[in-house]
Amino acid sequence: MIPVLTVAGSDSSGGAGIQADLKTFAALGTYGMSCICALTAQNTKGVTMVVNTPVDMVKAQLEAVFDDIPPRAVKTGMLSSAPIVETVADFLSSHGKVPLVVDPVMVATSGAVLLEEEAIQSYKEKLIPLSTLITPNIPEAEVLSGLSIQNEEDMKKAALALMDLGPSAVLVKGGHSVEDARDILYDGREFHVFSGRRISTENTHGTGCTLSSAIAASMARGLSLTEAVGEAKKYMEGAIRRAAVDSVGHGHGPVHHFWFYGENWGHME
Ligand SMILES: Nc1ncnc2c1ncn2[C@@H]1O[C@H](COP(=O)(O)OP(=O)(O)OP(=O)(O)O)[C@@H](O)[C@H]1O
Ligand SMILES: Cc1ncc(CO)c(N)n1
Repeated sequence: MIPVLTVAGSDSSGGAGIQADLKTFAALGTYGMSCICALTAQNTKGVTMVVNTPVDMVKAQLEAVFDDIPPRAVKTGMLSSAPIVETVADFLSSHGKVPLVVDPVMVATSGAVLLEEEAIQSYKEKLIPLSTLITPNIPEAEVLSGLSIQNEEDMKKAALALMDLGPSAVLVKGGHSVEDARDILYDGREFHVFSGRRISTENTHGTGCTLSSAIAASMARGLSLTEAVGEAKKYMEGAIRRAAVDSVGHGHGPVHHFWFYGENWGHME
């Protein structure tokens, strides 16, 4: 088995957060584990309540996992508060070098705020410098870099600026762009553009969580960073395409997870 860990928040409706991450890990043939940093009462229409996990419990979950089943890759999602970001960063910095994908989740697709303002500084100072890859969407890249992003050139400038925070690579996701869903990867040496046709659908709940989990799972399986992003983008596209024609809920429906059999996509039914 190939163990992979998500450190993130729970989404009661199962479309984003820990639940999306575990579905993605399973679909990509890895063994998913979780450290739950916050509980959200949430559905496709919005978030009605958030409770943060006590930091001692965050640490205890990480210790329990690493003590028994060291993950081959870790991803972080909703970390909610500065003390949680710092607890996770302190723990990971003292537990060797494992590929770390940091998805700096700030706001849900529905518009709910998922990160306290003070935590942004903790991301910049403590967690991002440890990361193999950060995966901000356009608004997150703007907040972290302080730059305004209007087009692909701006996405590249923001990616370079974010490299100054110390990650090994940056993926600026284009899901929020008005153009095609093109994601820009800067791998520390050069840019790679991952193009995707924009799929016309409101059902994009969980896209960011799914993409970062798919990258972590692919890296755990031994793919290089650029290969992992390519595979994740392919998985993502299938998951959104299916969600466009097969949805649940009354708001932004969740992406639809697939099983991956080598080159063939199969629908889970
Ligand atoms: N309508 C769409 N059609 C095709 N690809 C999309 C669409 N929306 C998002 N994507 C892709 O999904 C991935 C996630 O991107 P996005 O920018 O939406 O992340 P996010 O905002 O962090 O997600 P979330 O809404 O879950 O927080 C990217 O690869 C992006 O290009
Ligand atoms: C728990 C959780 N994590 C991440 C997101 C981002 O979409 C969400 N909506 N909920």
